[in-house]
Amino acid sequence: MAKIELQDLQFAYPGKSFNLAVKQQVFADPMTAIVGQNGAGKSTIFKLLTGLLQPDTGIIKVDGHDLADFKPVDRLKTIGITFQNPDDQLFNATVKREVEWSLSQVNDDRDANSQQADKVLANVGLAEKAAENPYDLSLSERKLLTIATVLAIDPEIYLFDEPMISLDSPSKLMLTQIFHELVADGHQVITITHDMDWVAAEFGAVCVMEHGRIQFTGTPRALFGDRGLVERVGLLPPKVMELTSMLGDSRVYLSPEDYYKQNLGK
Ligand SMILES: Nc1ncnc2c1ncn2[C@@H]1O[C@H](COP(=O)(O)OP(=O)(O)OP(=O)(O)O)[C@@H](O)[C@H]1O
Repeated sequence: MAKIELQDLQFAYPGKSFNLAVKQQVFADPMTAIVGQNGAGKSTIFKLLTGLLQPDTGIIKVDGHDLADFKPVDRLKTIGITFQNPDDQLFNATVKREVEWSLSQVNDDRDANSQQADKVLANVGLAEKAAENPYDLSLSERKLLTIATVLAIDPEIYLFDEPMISLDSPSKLMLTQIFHELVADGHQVITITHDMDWVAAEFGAVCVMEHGRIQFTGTPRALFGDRGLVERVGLLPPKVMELTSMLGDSRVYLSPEDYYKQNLGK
């Protein structure tokens, strides 16, 4: 699995007081969630990782190599991103062309790209929509299409900015399944999300951002065990913990299944 390392990273938007500063950070878990309140700097980190923004100082390394030295095509094959709003990403006349366009950025072979597009659209349940205009799809389907454009390239590292927002329930389950398949294939998945139940149930690591700083990196169990931090950075614990703490149980539970295991499944 590829390893991302941030060193002495600093970035400010011109004329804005927001300032991102990350002294040292390694993304080493196959599935990491980045969480924190609105404006904490989560999307800014993603834009730096994909080269949409350049750091003012500092260095981003992938497997020890400075990302600034990567050719654009190698960068696309190394780190792929889906944005929060699919409408920021889609512009082709048909669903299939959208995926083929993405592939054409890294591969000139049209036949291979066409076959790969068909395969990936089938994987996300959009095969029957291949000839439609992306803007005739539902928001959930448009979101899946943006994910398909990245799955098609199959980069080493996947960045997802709020992938669950506007997905319907079956699509959410499908995406979680896709994440696990990516991880099983040796990819790294880093996801921005506000959904703490999902973080607790599915992710191996979580980074908490506040005011442009990474304040915590560790397991979801360690995070939700630190009630002071969770409260200070404005996160909600998993719903199961809201219930158990009302019942006077202060232990950490990541999911109803975790509660069952700790209390009833012995
Ligand atoms: N293009 C931009 N120009 C100027 N300021 C920006 C720009 N994009 C973001 N900001 C500001 O930078 C800060 C961090 O924004 P960022 O989008 O990284 O936060 P975030 O944690 O992803 O928030 P959210 O959860 O709302 O997406 C915010 O104060 C935001 O207003």
